[in-house]
Amino acid sequence: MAKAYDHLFKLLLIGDSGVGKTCLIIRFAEDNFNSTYISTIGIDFKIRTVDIEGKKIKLQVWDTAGQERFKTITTAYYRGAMGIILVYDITDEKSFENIQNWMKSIKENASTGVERLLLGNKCDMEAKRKVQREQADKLAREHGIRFFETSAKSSMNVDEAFSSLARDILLKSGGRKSGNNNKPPSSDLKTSDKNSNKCSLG
Ligand SMILES: Nc1nc2c(ncn2[C@@H]2O[C@H](COP(=O)(O)OP(=O)(O)OP(=O)(O)O)[C@@H](O)[C@H]2O)c(=O)[nH]1
Repeated sequence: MAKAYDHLFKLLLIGDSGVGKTCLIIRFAEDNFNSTYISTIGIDFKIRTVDIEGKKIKLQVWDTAGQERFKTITTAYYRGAMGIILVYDITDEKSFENIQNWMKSIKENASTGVERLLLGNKCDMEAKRKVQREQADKLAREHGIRFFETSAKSSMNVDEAFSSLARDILLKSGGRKSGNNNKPPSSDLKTSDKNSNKCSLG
């Protein structure tokens, strides 16, 4: 029997507790949103298959608990991930400052060459914004990774973000000639900027 997909990619979401990791995964996998906050215990995953460049990509998306007390459990999952999504909350400055620590955690626990993506979530809450898009843009550029502002609530940029990470992993697994493939091409950066702008206005 033919396989229902061409590739299986394992993705992992990390970031402070309450930034919206579970909600982003639920929006992506089930197109749903719930404003009741139930903190993740340990780790969980959801699946969605997407079409990218004519290939069926099955995404197994792992949700980690942001709370410090689960760190030993959650970091054990970093190694198997092909892509890691770092999430902060645009209304919570501390969650953005902590991105540096989450980056460090990736360095210490994930496979070298893992694709990374930065997301500033809850961009529907413009009135409560504490982190400017430019700050995050700068951080993403410093690390050579893509950046989107998202809203699990309004679904702004959620599909775009997951698809962009899956596309990067697909391109990488297809074997590029250059080893320096974690820098976003400038045309893609423009796309991210455009999407983020939309979000800020929305
Ligand atoms: N306005 C708004 N609220 C959101 C958004 N995403 C998540 N929330 C709310 O933020 C709270 C926390 O969301 P979760 O997805 O549970 O956060 P988490 O990062 O998984 O938290 P931990 O499991 O503790 O690590 C919930 O009350 C959500 O409803 C969003 O895009 N916009």
